[in-house]
Amino acid sequence: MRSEHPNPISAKSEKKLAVQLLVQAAQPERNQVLTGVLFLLLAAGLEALGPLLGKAFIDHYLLPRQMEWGMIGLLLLAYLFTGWGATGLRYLQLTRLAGVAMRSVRRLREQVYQHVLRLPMAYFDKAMTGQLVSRVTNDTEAVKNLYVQVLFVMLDSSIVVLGALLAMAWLDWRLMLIVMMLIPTVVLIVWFYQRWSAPAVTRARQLRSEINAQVAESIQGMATLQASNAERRFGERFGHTNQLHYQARLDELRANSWLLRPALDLMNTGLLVIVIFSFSQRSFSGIEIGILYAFVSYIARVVEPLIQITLQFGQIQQAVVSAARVNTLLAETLTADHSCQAQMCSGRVDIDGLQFGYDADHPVLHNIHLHIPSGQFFGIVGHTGSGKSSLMSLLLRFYTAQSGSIRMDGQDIAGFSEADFRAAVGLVPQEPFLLAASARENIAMGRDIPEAELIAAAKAAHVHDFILQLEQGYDTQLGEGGARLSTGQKQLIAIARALAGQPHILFLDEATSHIDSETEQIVQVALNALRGSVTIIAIAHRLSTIRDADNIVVLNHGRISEQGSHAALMQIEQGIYQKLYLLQTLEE
Ligand SMILES: Nc1ncnc2c1ncn2[C@@H]1O[C@H](COP(=O)(O)OP(=O)(O)OP(=O)(O)O)[C@@H](O)[C@H]1O
Repeated sequence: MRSEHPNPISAKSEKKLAVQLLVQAAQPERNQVLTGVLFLLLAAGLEALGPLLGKAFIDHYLLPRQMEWGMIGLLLLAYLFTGWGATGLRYLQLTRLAGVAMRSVRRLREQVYQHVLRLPMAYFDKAMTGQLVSRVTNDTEAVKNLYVQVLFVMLDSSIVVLGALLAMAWLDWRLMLIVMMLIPTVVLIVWFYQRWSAPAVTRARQLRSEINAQVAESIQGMATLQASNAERRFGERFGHTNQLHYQARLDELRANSWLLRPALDLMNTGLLVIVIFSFSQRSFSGIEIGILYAFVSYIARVVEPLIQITLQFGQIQQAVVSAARVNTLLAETLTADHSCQAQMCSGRVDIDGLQFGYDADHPVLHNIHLHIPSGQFFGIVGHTGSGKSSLMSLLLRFYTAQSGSIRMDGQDIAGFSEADFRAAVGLVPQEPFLLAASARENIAMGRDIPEAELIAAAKAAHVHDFILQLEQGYDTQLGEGGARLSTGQKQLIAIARALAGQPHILFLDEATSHIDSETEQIVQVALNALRGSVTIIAIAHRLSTIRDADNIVVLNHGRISEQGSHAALMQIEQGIYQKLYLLQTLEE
């Protein structure tokens, strides 16, 4: 299993990487960020004006009972417009910054997905699918939270607190210092709250993943689940997890309502008492009632942002970890895209002195020499674990051999660009991989293939008539994983897909092992028709598939032990091929 952090990253560099990631992703929209922050500053400034206007009204008009209605009206209007102005600016700021966050995450997610698509196959030997999916979805989402929290909540709250403190300092710096006591008190209260609620929060999160996993598992294994009459047991297990999740969420809420809110109320009241007490002291006798009003208003405005700032710290830590994971994934070396000029035009394959092991100390292929003229049909057979798939993976450039060479049309396979190489080879895997899309899309696989060529490929794979019988022909949706088709039909679509790219070399990796004899014969006819124009290299457990091959290569413990036509191999007394063939004939 691949560990989460192959090279443990220190907390400091984790933060640095996370910030780098954020800055890079938002870089194309620097102006939007600056405009958003400017709107935020203006909105906070306007909000800070409100209590000052209230103070002016109390001090100049209410207390001296000088009801100058014109001026009072103006003050009221100013109060209303500063409020509206702040709301309008906040809306503009939100659309700017939220837009930046959403688009940055969209870019980041695309970048991560594109990166995963171009990782070498060797990476996927060790990577866990679930973890990779999580990198592309959950972790990038967590990075978005980092934006939302850093850019919005933290910045917004800090500016509001700063604005209020400045306004208070301007009114009376001594009272402002008293209010400053709020900061450590709120931090302390929130810290206690988080310590108390953290286990419930973690539990709720784990249980949510557990719920997701249970749903995914049941859907994947629905046939087995229903066949073993396990609906009730699965239902009960799900109900239990769901109940635990509900409990954890309740505990989280309890911590909020029993600790956080009462403690903050207590602190607010205490602070008011201190302010009012100070107000009644001689040294503060110069303070006007208006200042007291303004202070009380500011205190109310400062507490909530302070809570928000402190609450974010815990969340930011998680988002930073996610960002670091995304970074680690993005740092994985991609399959080298050789910017080479080599072109394949016939499909000849020459393998010389090939030696390969997934781990260099344990070779699974030894000194392979093989020469496949273009347009020929080669079969590869051998016992389980003899190295057939490994050889094919090397031919497909999924891995690189430790020594020896593979040449196609006389050129080293490393000499083709990725696009040219993939266009020149086609693969029909053992398990046909079908998209939840139409038959047409499944054959084209995103390539720009003219209709006539697509249909020609379907005809060559003997699947055209079957597709026409579907209710919407080529536009019929095949369901998830091609659920509407039989394995044989899926395999024929996979063959059509490989042929639609007009490959020079076609690889078949046990493409006939799961299909019935009738469909196998169709595949054989299709392959025979390709002879001479396409080089075919087919691994087959079912020997009837490759019986007619020009040459059959028998692998044994990673070495070529026999080679020749079916007839020639059958002549080798006690040969591996002969034994395998006779065994299969007996079984049938
Ligand atoms: N991804 C991998 N990582 C490490 N070792 C592997 C990997 N794939 C295969 N091997 C090992 O390489 C050896 C050859 O395996 P390979 O899959 O090439 O055999 P095969 O002939 O295709 O077998 P089968 O007929 O069962 O598919 C085996 O010992 C196997 O355990």
